Amino acid sequence: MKVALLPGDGIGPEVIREAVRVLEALELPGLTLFEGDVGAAAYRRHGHPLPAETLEMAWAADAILFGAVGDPSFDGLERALRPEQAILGLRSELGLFANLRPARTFAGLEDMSALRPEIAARIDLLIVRELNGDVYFGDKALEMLPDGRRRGWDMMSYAEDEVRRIAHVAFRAAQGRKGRLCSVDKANVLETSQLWRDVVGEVAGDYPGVALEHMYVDNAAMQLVRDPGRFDVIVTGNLFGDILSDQASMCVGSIGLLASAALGDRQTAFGTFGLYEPIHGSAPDIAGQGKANPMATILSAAMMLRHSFAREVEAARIEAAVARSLAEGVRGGDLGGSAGTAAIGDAILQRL
Ligand SMILES: NC(=O)C1=CN([C@@H]2O[C@H](COP(=O)(O)OP(=O)(O)OC[C@H]3O[C@@H](n4cnc5c(N)ncnc54)[C@H](O)[C@@H]3O)[C@@H](O)[C@H]2O)C=CC1
Ligand SMILES: CC(C)CC(=O)C(=O)O
Ligand SMILES: [Mg+2]
Repeated sequence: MKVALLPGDGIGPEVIREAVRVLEALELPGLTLFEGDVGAAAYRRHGHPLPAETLEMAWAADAILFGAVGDPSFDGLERALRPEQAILGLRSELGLFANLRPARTFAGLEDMSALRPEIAARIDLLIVRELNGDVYFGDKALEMLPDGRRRGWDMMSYAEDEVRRIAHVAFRAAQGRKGRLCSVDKANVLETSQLWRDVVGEVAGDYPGVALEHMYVDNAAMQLVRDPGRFDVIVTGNLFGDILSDQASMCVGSIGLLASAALGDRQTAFGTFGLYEPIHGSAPDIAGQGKANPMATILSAAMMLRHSFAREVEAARIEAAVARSLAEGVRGGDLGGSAGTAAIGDAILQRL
């Protein structure tokens, strides 16, 4: 069970450190951790945000635990060399097309939601975000028009097979939950979304037990704060899923709480190969201050144990320890408290 740790930038190394403490405390036989460079940290040392040796390490691993990449001082670099290209490159090179982003109410935390507590109390949803396509991976350019104006453009597209495979992931997820799937798109304006809607509708024929609804993304953004409890599984494209998952995090209480798994088709001797990361970024505004909430990363490690190593018991132990910490009042700055990154890690370790 080989895990490549890719801490990256900003708060990435701080939150990964706490997740590693939790993993080590479980004393799983055969679990080996090794570390590589990504993002701005890799650019500084190797001249590239995703060096060949890091990619090799990723391929050799059974799972990847990823912190975050991004550093504002590198925002002026040509796009191919920016830190964010590391995570985009890993997702596409490793064929990790299915991003699972669960959002669930934590008991005792309802008052920290940006919503009214009685609305926040009912959240139990899963965003299934397509991760290898959409406008993130299309051709793009900044160019000068003949009349001297600058123009930027990005190509949004999905091929039907890309939609079909993520739709199957989402329908299967809904089968294992409450049997409701909401496909989110912008088919009233975008051809990409019209194809998305048509293909998801076709795939629905294979899952008669799942109730499918289609929703435009602007309405979905509204419904997510009006009544997040109405959703079971949401399936959507790369861009909409990115945005809606940050929004869902504040329905629960903080972006420091939401974990994710990026999965593809590859199976290892232990389970499905995957990359696990918090949904947040490198948070430069609090980096290096010991203020980051590591819970999202620790919960991502739990997802790793479940999906990549078939260790359901240990995954559930981690999740219960996080839930108990929150129920007993452990709060980082993101939740209006004063517990630092290491103190939150300590609290979870004590309850493991
Ligand atoms: N997967 C990745 O590696 C991602 C990288 N990024 C990159 O991260 C950098 C910063 O991006 P932002 O838009 O500021 O998003 P962000 O998610 O890093 O931060 C947004 C806000 O949430 C707070 N926050 C985030 N995680 C937190 C945690 N664990 N505990 C407490 N507070 C937390 C931050 O302090 C900040 O105020 C950029 O370079 C961006 O491109 C952004 C999202 C994902
Ligand atoms: C930094 C981006 C490449 C992606 C992002 O915001 C995310 O995956 O949540
Ligand atoms: Mg994001």
